[in-house]
Amino acid sequence: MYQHIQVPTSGQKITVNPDFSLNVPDQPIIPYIEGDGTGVDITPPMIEVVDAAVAKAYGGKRKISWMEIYCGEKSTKVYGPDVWLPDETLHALKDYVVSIKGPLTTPVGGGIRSLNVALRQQLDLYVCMRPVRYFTGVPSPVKEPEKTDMVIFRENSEDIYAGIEWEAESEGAKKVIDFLIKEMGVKKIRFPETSGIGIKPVSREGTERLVRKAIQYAIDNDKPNVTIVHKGNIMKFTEGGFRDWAYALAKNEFGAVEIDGGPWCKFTNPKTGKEIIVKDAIADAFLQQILLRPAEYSVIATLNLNGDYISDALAAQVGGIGIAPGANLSDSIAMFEATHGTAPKYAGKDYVNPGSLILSAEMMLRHMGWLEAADLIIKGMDGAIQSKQVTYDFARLMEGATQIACSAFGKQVVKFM
Ligand SMILES: NC(=O)C1=CN([C@@H]2O[C@H](COP(=O)(O)OP(=O)(O)OC[C@H]3O[C@@H](n4cnc5c(N)ncnc54)[C@H](OP(=O)(O)O)[C@@H]3O)[C@@H](O)[C@H]2O)C=CC1
Ligand SMILES: O=C(O)CCC(=O)C(=O)O
Ligand SMILES: [Mg+2]
Repeated sequence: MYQHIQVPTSGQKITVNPDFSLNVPDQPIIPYIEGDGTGVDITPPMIEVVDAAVAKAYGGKRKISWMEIYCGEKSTKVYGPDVWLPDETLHALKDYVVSIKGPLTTPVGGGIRSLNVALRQQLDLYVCMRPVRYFTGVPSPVKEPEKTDMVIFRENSEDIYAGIEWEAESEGAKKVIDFLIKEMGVKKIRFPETSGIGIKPVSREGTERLVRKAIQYAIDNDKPNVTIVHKGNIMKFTEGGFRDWAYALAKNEFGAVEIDGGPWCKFTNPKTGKEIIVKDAIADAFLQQILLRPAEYSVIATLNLNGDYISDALAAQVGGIGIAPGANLSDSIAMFEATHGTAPKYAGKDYVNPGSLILSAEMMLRHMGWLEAADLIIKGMDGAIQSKQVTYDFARLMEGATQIACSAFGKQVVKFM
């Protein structure tokens, strides 16, 4: 039924129950997008590591049937010059429920809009979840990197990131600026003739569904606090709205009560009896706090653009973007991907760290309930890093390290499982 996607002859689909729990067969079909740039380097070791972890954990009883699907540059080769995101790719991502992807290129300025953002929007993957933790031995620019242990919940479907904008001096920009000045009485556009215009939608529903997931995660994983990160002092009705709706949700749905007259509030974790604090931080101050007092922050709930910046900043704190994993989630669909991009200067050189995609696959296995295989990947990563045979990003900062290739690092992870 697909034009170019080859469905494996063995294996079954993962399905979703009405309560959003998953039915995972022993041989699930998992779609993957190789990705542009270094996708070609990091995807094969990720598959090799996952297959080895699953084989070791379940002795042949379980196995993943990988199914390649296409997006980005590879898609234009398979489907034709202008087909960046084929309908059948979207169909497969929905139909097979759990998937993993490599990075996809987005040109700056003109050209196509982000395929990564398009995938998240079209599948309504409204949570971008990015855990940030330290692995012993990883070189870090901070003195006590082990104090950084946070999970970012980045809103993934709205904000200025939604891509609603008009180029300076275009008909669209002129129309919008005209409307703002003539009909809305706006006097603050400094250079109306030459301004590009972007729109920043932030809704109560969008905020609530994201913050609900972040607070539930804190409950399920015994975390001490949830911090709402925003720039609400300046952008009062978008980022300020996010803050207010987040606090209101904590009170209305989780029974949080204000501490010392608010706005911080707290409630008792129904699973552990411990207190969970819900607090907020203004985004610029937060970026210095995570460097100076990282231990005070645990679960982070934030808007799309802030979350993008915070993800890379926190990744650097624990040793860089080479080991920063992530998941894009709706209530039913999950698409896993690294935090980093295509790093084009290294593409095809078997050079970069495959750790971010490997750890994204680890999150995927955990999501599927294959905890033993996920644990083996963490064990393998720990061992591989401590062996000091690492890719260039770690080798250049690690004393006594030997630099090895991307593919060799994958094998090193397998060796230490
Ligand atoms: N989800 C996605 O698919 C994303 C896609 N992108 C896209 O990727 C393209 C390139 O973006 P760019 O801003 O250069 O950001 P990248 O994340 O691709 O690269 C920035 C730097 O991060 C380091 N880095 C990246 N990947 C790795 C890795 N696997 N191992 C070790 N170090 C790594 C390199 O640092 P150094 O130079 O120090 O070696 C690299 O130069 C753009 O088109 C962008 O839109 C960006 C982010 C996410
Ligand atoms: O879509 C892109 O090109 C960039 C996305 C990005 O930086 C991210 O999701 O972290
Ligand atoms: Mg980013």
